[in-house]
Amino acid sequence: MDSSWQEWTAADAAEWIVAPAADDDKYSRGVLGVVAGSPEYPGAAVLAVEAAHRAGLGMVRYTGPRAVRTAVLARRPETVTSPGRVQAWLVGSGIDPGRRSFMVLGDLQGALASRQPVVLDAGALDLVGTHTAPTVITPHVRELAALLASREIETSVAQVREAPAEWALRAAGELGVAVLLKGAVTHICDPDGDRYTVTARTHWLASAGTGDVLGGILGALVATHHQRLTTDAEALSALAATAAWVHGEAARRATEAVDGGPVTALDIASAVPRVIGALLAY
Ligand SMILES: NC(=O)C1=CN([C@@H]2O[C@H](COP(=O)(O)OP(=O)(O)OC[C@H]3O[C@@H](n4cnc5c(N)ncnc54)[C@H](O)[C@@H]3O)[C@@H](O)[C@H]2O)[C@@H](O)CC1
Ligand SMILES: Nc1ncnc2c1ncn2[C@@H]1O[C@H](COP(=O)(O)OP(=O)(O)O)[C@@H](O)[C@H]1O
Repeated sequence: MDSSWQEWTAADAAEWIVAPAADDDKYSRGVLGVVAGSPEYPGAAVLAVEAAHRAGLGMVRYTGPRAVRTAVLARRPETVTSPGRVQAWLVGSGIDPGRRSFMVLGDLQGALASRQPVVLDAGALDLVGTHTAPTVITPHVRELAALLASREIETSVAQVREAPAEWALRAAGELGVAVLLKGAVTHICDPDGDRYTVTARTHWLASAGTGDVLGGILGALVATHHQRLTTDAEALSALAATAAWVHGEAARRATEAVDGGPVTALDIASAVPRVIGALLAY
């Protein structure tokens, strides 16, 4: 396997975007289960669910506290909140690992036990390794440093910030999962040796909630490729790189629309459909 890192391009991303066909229905297109948000961070669930819908999938099933559910439905009434089958999970965004209730922990463990592919974010990162389903983790540098330290791998935030490529690889190797390490340059790698970078097109991305939007985009892509992932778990890293590319391009378009001015997480989510459209026409 090539030992260097490959910068993901529009052409690469275009290969992982699918449009619905005449014989599709909402279930065949992919159902994403989302366990996210908390009384502390309700907005993260809203942002992740919003982004998942914007990235194009069959259905989002949301599980979370009543108040968060209400906020999610106020923004996206398309979301289904009754339990049922899903083909992929996004779990952990907007959850504080130190304040998880038994009910939330049960929801997270139920998702992980379902053997469907999982995007593990924020407050569920500590659960990596407790299940065998194809998994991609989406930490930023502080989260990755904390996760590795919790597994008795000696490191620090400064060290991960200094050498993100090395620590992303180390995490993929030690934890046995695909890793998407967020930053101005996002590093994506997996235990099979795939190594991709996505360089952000705008630093306006560095604002609260943009990571939750990325999680939603990635969750949607994983759900729409659920069939392929049953036989090709390696596809997770390509899907993660595609999500980061779509996210970065949406941010670029969002800032361009305001003459280079600031963008918010919701602005980025709103720009996602045009990015998907452009990739389909690529
Ligand atoms: N609208 C929302 O609901 C949002 C929810 N978020 C959620 O918030 C949770 C925590 O994510 P973070 O990325 O903040 O976790 P971090 O691990 O970066 O930070 C954890 C805590 O450390 C403190 N901290 C770290 N660096 C700091 C600095 N330079 N200045 C001041 N305080 C600092 C903050 O108090 C923060 O709560 C996640 O569950 C995430 O999904 C964030 O995504 C932001 C938006
Ligand atoms: N300086 C930067 N320039 C460009 N993009 C950045 C920069 N810092 C962070 N990002 C991107 O912004 C997003 C922030 O995600 P995250 O740290 O999870 O924030 P939050 O938890 O607030 O959602 C990631 O996609 C990351 O790659």
